[in-house]
Amino acid sequence: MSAADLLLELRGVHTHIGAYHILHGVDLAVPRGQVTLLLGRNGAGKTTLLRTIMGLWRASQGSVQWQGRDIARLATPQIAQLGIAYVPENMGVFADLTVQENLLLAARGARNAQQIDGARLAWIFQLFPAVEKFWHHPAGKLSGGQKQMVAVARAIVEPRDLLIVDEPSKGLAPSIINNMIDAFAQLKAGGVTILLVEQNLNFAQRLGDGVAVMDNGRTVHTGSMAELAGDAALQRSLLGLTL
Ligand SMILES: Nc1ncnc2c1ncn2[C@@H]1O[C@H](COP(=O)(O)OP(=O)(O)OP(=O)(O)O)[C@@H](O)[C@H]1O
Repeated sequence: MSAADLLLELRGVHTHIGAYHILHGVDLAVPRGQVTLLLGRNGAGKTTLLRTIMGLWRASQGSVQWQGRDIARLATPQIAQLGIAYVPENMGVFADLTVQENLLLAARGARNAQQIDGARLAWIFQLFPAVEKFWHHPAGKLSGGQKQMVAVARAIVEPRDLLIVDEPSKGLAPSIINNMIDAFAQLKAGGVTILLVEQNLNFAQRLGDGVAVMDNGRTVHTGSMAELAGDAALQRSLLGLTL
């Protein structure tokens, strides 16, 4: 794959949190237009890697390239402005604000719902009907799955090139997981590149094009999701479990 096809590329990334050396030289390639899955056991360093990409932790060594440009020293707002949206594991939804207000916060320059791009909002409502249904409700009253939808909707209220989501399926009922998978598939069809951290291998298998597996702060395997899904021994050795 040529460098032009890679939206994001990490090489040899190390991250320290205080005195702790957490990432020990991570390599990751995120090809344009694909869904890349980041897998690995608890504590492997997946969330730390996402936070490092977003500049919330600083890489102490290595490069983070966005379309060929090193962004490892940029501040988080500048990184977001490049067209990268990040949904953290706790979703960051403001409980006291309505769903509408949560989305408005992320819509650049819009002071009221009428100023959000109408076609985009209609598309978001179609992807996530709960967002429309609870538009005027405080987000804190929503279920975990509905909050997750609000969090992803907020991340895409402006056009984005890359959507990064930490554990989108965590704690969700199977029916909601299916909605979430449909929504990500539609986002991909709309040209959005997606990087997901997942523990749920079923979810990962249904969406992933490429996969990177982390362990102990390193990338220990990269390849296609199809290859990993078809190889129970590889799953066991990398993840300690099977699909
Ligand atoms: N703020 C912090 N201070 C110290 N150590 C931390 C901090 N955040 C994470 N760590 C450590 O870094 C390692 C990687 O954590 P991280 O959350 O990145 O893993 P993960 O793969 O996302 O795990 P999980 O699936 O459990 O969320 C763990 O050993 C964790 O204890």
